Amino acid sequence: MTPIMSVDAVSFNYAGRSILDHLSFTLTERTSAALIGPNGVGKTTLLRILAGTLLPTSGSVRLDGVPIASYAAKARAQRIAMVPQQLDVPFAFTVEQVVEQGRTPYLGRLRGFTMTDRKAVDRALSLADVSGLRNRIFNELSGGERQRVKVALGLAQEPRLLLLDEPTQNLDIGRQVELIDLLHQLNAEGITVFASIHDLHLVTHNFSHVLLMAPDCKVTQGAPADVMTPRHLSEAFDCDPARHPLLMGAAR
Ligand SMILES: Nc1ncnc2c1ncn2[C@@H]1O[C@H](COP(=O)(O)OP(=O)(O)OP(=O)(O)O)[C@@H](O)[C@H]1O
Repeated sequence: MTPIMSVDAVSFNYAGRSILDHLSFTLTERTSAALIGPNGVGKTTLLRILAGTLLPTSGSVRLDGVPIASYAAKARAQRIAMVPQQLDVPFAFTVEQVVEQGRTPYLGRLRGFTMTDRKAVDRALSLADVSGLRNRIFNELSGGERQRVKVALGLAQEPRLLLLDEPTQNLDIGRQVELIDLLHQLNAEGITVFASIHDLHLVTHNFSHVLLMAPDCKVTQGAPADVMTPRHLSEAFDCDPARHPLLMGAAR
């Protein structure tokens, strides 16, 4: 069980408001971990810190034992991809053009778009099952279609660690299952996954590790059966277990 990312005593404040307080955990190579918690608790903030686009107030984040702050932006983006909740595409780009942006970390003054990049884009489109949409205008797609294109964009970076911010939003149940299958497939191909998920029913059997963020910087983490208990969930989400079928049917 090799750790790919180690988070050690990370704290973060927005204008003095504490979001993370001495949070520590590791992500194990080739596994999928889930990040759950109520709206506004800090899930996106944590993902951005892991992606290296936001600096923690204190503590350290290491990728393969090396502080992520010491990677150059391109080197970091060749290793870590972040699939955001929302992707704003200002022009009438096609799906293919959007996904090609994922190759940016590999391009340079002396290195144009090559066959390797073309193959990576084709593979990403295929894995996310959006090859059939490649010539469609991204901004004209449905929410669920856009969701899959965003995943393809992340995969085009050929990362070792894929961070996903609510990847199942807008997906119908069939597409949710497909996305979960894709995450398992990525694990088998050597990619580590860390995803924030609001659909708690998807978490129990599909993720090996769960981080539950609750208000006041309280974090419970471990195996799904130990974390996803009615007590932990009802406290974190401020919801009476008797009022929600998912909480009644939680692990214990
Ligand atoms: N740039 C910012 N400046 C100040 N406060 C911010 C900033 N970005 C986010 N916040 C606040 O920090 C808190 C955590 O936000 P974050 O987006 O990380 O939550 P989240 O758990 O991802 O929420 P959701 O489930 O609704 O997507 C929220 O209260 C949010 O309003």
